[in-house]
Amino acid sequence: MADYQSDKQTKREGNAISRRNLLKLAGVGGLGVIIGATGAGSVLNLVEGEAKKMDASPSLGNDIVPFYGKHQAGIATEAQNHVYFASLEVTASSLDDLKSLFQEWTVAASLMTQGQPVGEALTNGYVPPKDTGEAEGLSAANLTITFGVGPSLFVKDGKDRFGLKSKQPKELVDLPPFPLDALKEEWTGGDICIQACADDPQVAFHAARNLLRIARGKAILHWAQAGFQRTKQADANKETPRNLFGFKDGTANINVVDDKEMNKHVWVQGEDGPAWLTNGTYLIVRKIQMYIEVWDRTTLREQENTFGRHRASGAPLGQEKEHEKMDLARKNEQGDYVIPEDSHARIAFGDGKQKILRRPYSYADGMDPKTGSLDAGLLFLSFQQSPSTSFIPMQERLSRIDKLNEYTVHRGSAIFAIFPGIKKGEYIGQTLFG
Ligand SMILES: C=CC1=C(C)c2cc3[nH]c(cc4nc(cc5[nH]c(cc1n2)c(C)c5CCC(=O)O)C(CCC(=O)O)=C4C)c(C)c3C=C
Ligand SMILES: [Fe+2]
Repeated sequence: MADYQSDKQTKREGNAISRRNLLKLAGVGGLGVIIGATGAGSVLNLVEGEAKKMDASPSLGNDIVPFYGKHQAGIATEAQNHVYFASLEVTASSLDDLKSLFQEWTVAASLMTQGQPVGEALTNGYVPPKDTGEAEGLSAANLTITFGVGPSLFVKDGKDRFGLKSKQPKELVDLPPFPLDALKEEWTGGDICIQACADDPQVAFHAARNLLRIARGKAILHWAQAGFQRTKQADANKETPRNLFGFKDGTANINVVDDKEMNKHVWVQGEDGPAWLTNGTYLIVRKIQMYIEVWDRTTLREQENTFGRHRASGAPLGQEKEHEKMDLARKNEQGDYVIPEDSHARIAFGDGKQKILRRPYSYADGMDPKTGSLDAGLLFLSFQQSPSTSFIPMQERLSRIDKLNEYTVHRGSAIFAIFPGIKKGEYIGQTLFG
C-alpha cells in the first residue's frame, strides 16, 4: 500500500502535466472543433506543443503506459487492477463521421492515458465542461484504452453500412452458438468496443465515460461491464490473481514478453488477415456468471477436480509447483487420471496446440433479483490471432465436457477486431477508415 502511494506521489510531482494544469491550457480549447479543421495529427501536435510551453518534462510518469506503439496497449501490457468495458452501437451513417469519431477519440485517449483531462479550461460558465472532472487530481493509474470493431460495423441486416464490407476479415464473424449458452441480447455483440483498464476504478470509468460523451450523436452505449482483480497493493508477492472461485487464474497463459509466442498466437500478421489489421488481434468477450453459493457448498476435493489444479498452490493435481507442466498421463491406484478427464484445465489444454491470451476480470454486480444470489462472475477477455482455430474449438470442447459448466453460465458474448497501434500523428482505425 505504502509503496503504491509513494509511487503515485512521485508520479504527481515528476509527471509532465497534471490533469489540473492541462485544464489551464486555454490554447487547446474545443478539441472537437479544432480536429474538424486540422485533423488528428495537428491536434496532437498542438496539445504536445502547448504542454512543452508549460516547461513540463516530457518524461513518462511511473504509472503511465505509453499510448503509441506497434500494438495498442491493454493487450500485452501488464493487466491493471480494474477494467471498464464498453460495447457501442454506431448511430452515425457516414464513413466521414466514423472517421472523425476515431480521430477525436485518439486525441482524448492519448491525453487521458497520460493522466490529462479531455478539453479546455473551466472558464466558460455558460457551457458544460468538456472533461467530466471525476479524475481531476488523479494520476494516470496505468490507464490503457483499447479500441476495436465488431462484425456488425461492416454488415448489419445484410447492409454494407459504411462501404467497408470488402474489408471485413473472414475471422470477424459472430461466434457460433455453443451448447449451454444462455446469452442475453443486452450483453451481446456491438459495433465498437472500448476496453479501459486502470489501477484505479474511477480513472477507468472516467475514460470510458468521456469517450462515450465525445461519441454523442455518432455512437451509443450498447452494453458495459466493470471488472476487477485483486489490487497489486494488496498482493505483496505478486502472485497469479485468483478468481471468485478462489483459484489462481492465468497460470498457463501465453507469456506476453515472448515475441515468438505472441506473433504465433496473438498478433495478426500480414498473411493471416487483411492488411489493415496487421499488428492487431481479435478480442473475444464472454460474460460468465459464476454460481458462487453453489460452489461454496462444494467440497475442496470436488473444486480441485473441477479445475484439475490444487487450490492453494495452483499446481496441477498430483504435482507441487504452480508452473509445473500438467502430467496428463498420470493415473492413480484405481486407474483414473489424476487430472480428471472432464476437468477444466485438461479440456481447455486439449492437444496443447490452440493458445489464447487470457486477460480476464471478475465482476460483482449486487444480487440476481430472480434467485436472490450474488450476481458475480468473470468477464472473460481473450486475445487471439485466429478465433476459428483457437477460441472456437476450445470453447466447443469446454461447452460439452467441462465440469466447470455445473457452476457457470455464459450470459454475454462478443467478438471484435482490435486495431493495430499507431504512431504520433496517426489515429486509431486509420488503416481501416483511411
Ligand atoms: C474458451 C476459453 C476459456 C473459457 C471460456 C474459460 C472460462 C473460465 N476459466 C476459469 C478458470 C480457470 N481457467 C484455467 C485455465 C484455462 N482456461 C482456459 C480457457 C478458458 N477458460 C485455458 C486455455 C486455460 C489454460 C489451460 C492449460 O493450458 O493448462 C484455470 C487454471 C489456471 C490457469 O492456467 O489459468 C482456471 C482456474 C473460469 C472461472 C472460467 C469461467 C468462469
Ligand atoms: Fe479457464
